[in-house]
Amino acid sequence: MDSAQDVERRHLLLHAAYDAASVRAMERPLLDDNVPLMRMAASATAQVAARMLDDVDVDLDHARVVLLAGAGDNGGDGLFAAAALAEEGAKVTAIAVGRALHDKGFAAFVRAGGKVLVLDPAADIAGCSAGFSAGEAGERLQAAIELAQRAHLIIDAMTGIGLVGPLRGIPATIAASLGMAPHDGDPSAPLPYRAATPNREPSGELPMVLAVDTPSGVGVDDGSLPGPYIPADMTVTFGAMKPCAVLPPATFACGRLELVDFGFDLDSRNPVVTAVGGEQAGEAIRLPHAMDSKYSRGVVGLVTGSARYPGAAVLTVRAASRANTGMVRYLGPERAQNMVLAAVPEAVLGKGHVQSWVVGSGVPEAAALKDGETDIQRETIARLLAHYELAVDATDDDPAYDMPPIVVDAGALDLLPGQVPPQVVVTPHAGELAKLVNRLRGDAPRVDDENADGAALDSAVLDPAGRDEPVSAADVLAEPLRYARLAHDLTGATVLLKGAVTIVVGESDMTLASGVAPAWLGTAGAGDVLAGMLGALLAQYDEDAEGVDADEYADDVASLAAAGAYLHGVAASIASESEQRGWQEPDVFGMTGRHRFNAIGHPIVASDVVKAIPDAIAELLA
Ligand SMILES: NC(=O)C1=CN([C@@H]2O[C@H](COP(=O)(O)OP(=O)(O)OC[C@H]3O[C@@H](n4cnc5c(N)ncnc54)[C@H](O)[C@@H]3O)[C@@H](O)[C@H]2O)[C@@H](O)CC1
Ligand SMILES: [K+]
Repeated sequence: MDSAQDVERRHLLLHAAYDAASVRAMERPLLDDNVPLMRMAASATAQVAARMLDDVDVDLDHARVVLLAGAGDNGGDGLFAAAALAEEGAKVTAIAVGRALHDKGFAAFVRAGGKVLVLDPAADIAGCSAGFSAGEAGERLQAAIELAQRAHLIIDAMTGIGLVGPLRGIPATIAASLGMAPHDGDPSAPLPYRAATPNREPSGELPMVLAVDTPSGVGVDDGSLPGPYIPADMTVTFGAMKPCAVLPPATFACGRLELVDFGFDLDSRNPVVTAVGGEQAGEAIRLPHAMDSKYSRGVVGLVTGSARYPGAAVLTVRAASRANTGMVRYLGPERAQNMVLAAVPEAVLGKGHVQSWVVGSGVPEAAALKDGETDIQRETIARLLAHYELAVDATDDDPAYDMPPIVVDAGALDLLPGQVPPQVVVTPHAGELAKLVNRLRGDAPRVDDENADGAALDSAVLDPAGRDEPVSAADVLAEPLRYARLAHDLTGATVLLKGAVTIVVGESDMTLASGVAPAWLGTAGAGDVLAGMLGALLAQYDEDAEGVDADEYADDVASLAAAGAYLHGVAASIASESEQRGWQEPDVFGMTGRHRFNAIGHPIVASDVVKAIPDAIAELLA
C-alpha cells in the first residue's frame, strides 16, 4: 500500500507545475549528491524518441533525426540523447544554434558518429570550422532548415528553463521557419490550428517534434508564447512540470507530456499552478447526511435569464438543481419564471434565504441595452451586488464579508463593484475579462473588442494618462494567467477565466487550472450551465465549519470554483462520450502507461451537459 505521503507526492507530480527557480532549487540537493540528472534526462529522451519513431514504423536504422542543440544544458540533454540514438543506428545531425555546445554531450555525440552543422559564424566549438562568411551562414541556415524538414524526427533542445524572454537570433529564425511565429503587428505567437484529438494524439505528419524539457521559445513560467516557438508532438520534461506544461496557450504547444521523475522534494516549493484532479474535485461535493433537510443541503438563489434570453434561466436553474442542492430559488421576469417552472417544477420562485447566489447569465450587459431601456434583472443584481462592495478602508468585520458566496457571470460583470470579498466568483471568458479590466482601470475599449452584437467598436481612444493600453480579448488569450491575476488584483474577487483550460485565481498565490473538458463543450449555454453548477457547489460549502479562517475560506472558494469547472468538464465528457481533453496529466516515464481510450465522441448541446451532471458527480465520488 502506498503511504499517504506517496499519494500526495504523486498528486503533486502529476498536477503541480513549478517555475524555473523552484526547479533549480529542487535539483540542487540531487546535483550535490552527484545524481547524474543529465544522463537520466538524456536516456529518457532517447527512449521516448525511439518510441515515437517506432509508432510511425520507422526503424532506428533508417531514421533521420535532427537535433536542434542550444548552448546550455538543454542542448546537453539533447546531445547525450542524440548520441544514444546514433549508437542505435539512427542518422543524426546536430544543428548547433548557439555559439557553443555542451562539452561532454558534444564529445559523446561525436564519438557515436553524429554529424554537426554549426550555424553561428562566431561559434567556438572544438573541431568545427567557424568564421565563415555571412553568405555561407545564410546557406547553412537554409540547409539546416531543409534537413530538419526532411527528418523523421526533430529533437528540440535549443532552450529549456534557461530561456530569457522571447527567442532571439538564430534560434528565433529556426523556430520561425520550423514552427510558429507572431504575425506582423501581433504581439502574440499564434497557435497551430489543429483539430482536438484524444490524448493529444500527434497528427502523424512528419517531421515529428520531440521537445526536450519545454518547447523552445514558450514562456516557461507563465505559459505565454512571447515569440517564435516550435510546437511539439511530445514534450519530455524533467523533475517536475513547468507552468508552460499546464497553462494556456503554451500547454497546447507541448503535445503529449511525459515526465521523468527525479524524486524531487515537491513539497519544498510552492507550485505556480496546480491542475485539479478528480479526487480533489470530489471533495467539493458534500455528501448528504442522515439528518439533512433541503435547507441544510444548500439553497441556491438565481437571478439569471431575462426577457431577452429566457433560456439561460432554464439552463442555470436546471444545472444548479442537478448539482447536489437542496433547493433552488429563481428570481426573474414572468416569461422566464414560467419556462423555469415548466423545466424544473421543483424550483421555488421569489426571494428567501439562500446559501449562494448566481447572477448575470443570460442578462444583457449595459452596452446591449438601447438608450433608456432598463432591465429588471440588472436592477435586482445591482441591488444585491451593492451588499458585496467593500468599504475603501474595509476592516475584517466589513458586512460584505458576511454575504453568501456569489457567482457573477456574463451580463452582471459590468455591475461588479470595485472591491469585493473573495467569495465573489467572477466567471468571464477572455473578451469579458478584457472588458472588466478595462472598465475598472477606466480604459476605453480597443478596436478589436466587440460589443454585444459582435460588431467591432470603433472608438479606440487611448488613455491620455499614459496608462497601459486597453486590454483586448486577444491579449487575454495570449496571457491568461497575467490577466486573471490582474482582474483579481483589481476586484478582490476569485477569478475563473473560462477556456479550454480554465484558470482560477484566488487570494493566495496559487493558481488552479482545469482542462478536463472536451472541445465539444464550446457551445451556446455551456457557460450558463457552469454558473449554475458553481452556485450549487458554493451553496454546499459550510464556511462556519470549525477552524475555517478567512484565508482558508478564500482558498476553499477558489478550490470549489476549480472543482466546479472540473465537474462541468467531466459532465461534458460523459455527455459527448469523448476522451479528448484540453489538458491531460503527464505520463510518468518508465511507468506502464495508462490504458488510453481514443473516443473522439460527438457534438452536444448545453442541455446534454446538464443531464450528465448526476453521473459526473457519481464518477467523482466513486
Ligand atoms: N540543472 C540541472 O541539473 C539539469 C538541467 N537539465 C536541463 O538543463 C536545462 C537548463 O539548462 P540551462 O540552465 O543551461 O539553460 P537552457 O539550456 O535552457 O538555456 C540556456 C541557453 O539558451 C540561450 N538563451 C537564453 N535565452 C535566449 C533567448 N531569448 N534567445 C535565444 N537563446 C537564448 C542561452 O544563450 C543558453 O545558450 C533544463 O531545461 C534541462 O533541459 C537536465 O539536464 C536535468 C538536470
Ligand atoms: K527545448
